[in-house]
Amino acid sequence: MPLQPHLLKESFAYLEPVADKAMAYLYGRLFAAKPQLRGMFPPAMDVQRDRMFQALARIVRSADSPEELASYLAGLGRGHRLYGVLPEHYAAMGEALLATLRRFAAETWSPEVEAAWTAAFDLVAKRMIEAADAGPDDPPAWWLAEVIGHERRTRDIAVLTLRPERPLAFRPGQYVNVQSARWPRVWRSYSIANAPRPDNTIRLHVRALPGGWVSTALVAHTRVGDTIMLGPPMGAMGPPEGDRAVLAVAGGTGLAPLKAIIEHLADSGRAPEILLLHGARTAAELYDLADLSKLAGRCRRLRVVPVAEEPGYTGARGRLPDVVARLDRIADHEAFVCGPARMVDLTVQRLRQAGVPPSRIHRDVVVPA
Ligand SMILES: NC(=O)C1=CN([C@@H]2O[C@H](COP(=O)(O)OP(=O)(O)OC[C@H]3O[C@@H](n4cnc5c(N)ncnc54)[C@H](O)[C@@H]3O)[C@@H](O)[C@H]2O)C=CC1
Repeated sequence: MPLQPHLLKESFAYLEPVADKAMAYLYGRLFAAKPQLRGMFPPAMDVQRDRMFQALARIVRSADSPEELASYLAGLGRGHRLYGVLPEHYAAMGEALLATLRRFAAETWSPEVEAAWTAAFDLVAKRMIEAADAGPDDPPAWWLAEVIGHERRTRDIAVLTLRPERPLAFRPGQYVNVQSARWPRVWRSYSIANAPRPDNTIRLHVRALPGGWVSTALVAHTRVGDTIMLGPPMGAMGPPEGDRAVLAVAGGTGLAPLKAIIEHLADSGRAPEILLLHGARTAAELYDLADLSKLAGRCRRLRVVPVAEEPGYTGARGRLPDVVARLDRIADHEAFVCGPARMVDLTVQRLRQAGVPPSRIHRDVVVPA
């Protein structure tokens, strides 16, 4: 049976205003039916509920775009190897999902809608199971990595250098899921902040967030010599193909994937003109200026402009979207934007107003895992 995008969208819309409640119900049903699955999840389920909802929303949104859906599900399926998900677990999740939809979309529920969701879930499960069925050439489900560098750049921001035990192939711009030994089964996504290196090491830029389990563990409680776990590289953002000038707009630790892309361009020997704006609240939070100026020394076509909001700051002052709005002649650029969600949204709006077409604006879309 082909997917019925309009039925899926219409019924899923009933869950949107009560997303957290609906996902709490879904996991409640799942664990009531299969208590043994509870051990696969972290003790606190708030992030998991949000990720589940975002994944469902993404699937429903892509239901009328088969190619996009297939590529998203393949990534999601491979990513789930990290958590030890087995084909037999999908049926229980399917039942919990159907029970949740039946309850929260009761107003619009009908045998037709039920059939549409049953068929959709079967397809999702089939695609994810196929993708997780590792062939001999597939990358491993996870890597152990030794922390070989830990630089505390500010009170809250650290730059970690990791040496994975096995080669970890990735494209500049991708991210990995990370688990610290301090919090088993809690995974958080971090962009890789460098282009692939001959010695296979990778760098992460981490800001400790208030209440952030993994981020605080990585910034404040991780030392050189510790071991952490990494999932497979994910994400579709990557270096530009052509030779258009590049505008990279990075907010805070959103610098990481953009730096990886810029390093790659610099190393390729065919770097286009690159303008990198790195924004922070205060000048003291511009945690990577020394490294960025080394990179600019290596790549003459790179210009780095630090931006800070702080009153009295003598460089480019203000919020990043406002600074972008003041740039001249950027309509021809290939633009990359990464940072806090609101900053990214506003910057994308400014870029559109400056004439940059949507196809040339690249923003990171982190796949929930
Ligand atoms: N691959 C990805 O998608 C990555 C995403 N990130 C995200 O980047 C963010 C970095 O956060 P922080 O370092 O705490 O950044 P921050 O709060 O220090 O802000 C960085 C910059 O964004 C601007 N900004 C912040 N909020 C704004 C708003 N509401 N309107 C306009 N401009 C605003 C600030 O002026 C500053 O220039 C996190 O949300 C993180 O999840 C970080 C790394 C990778």
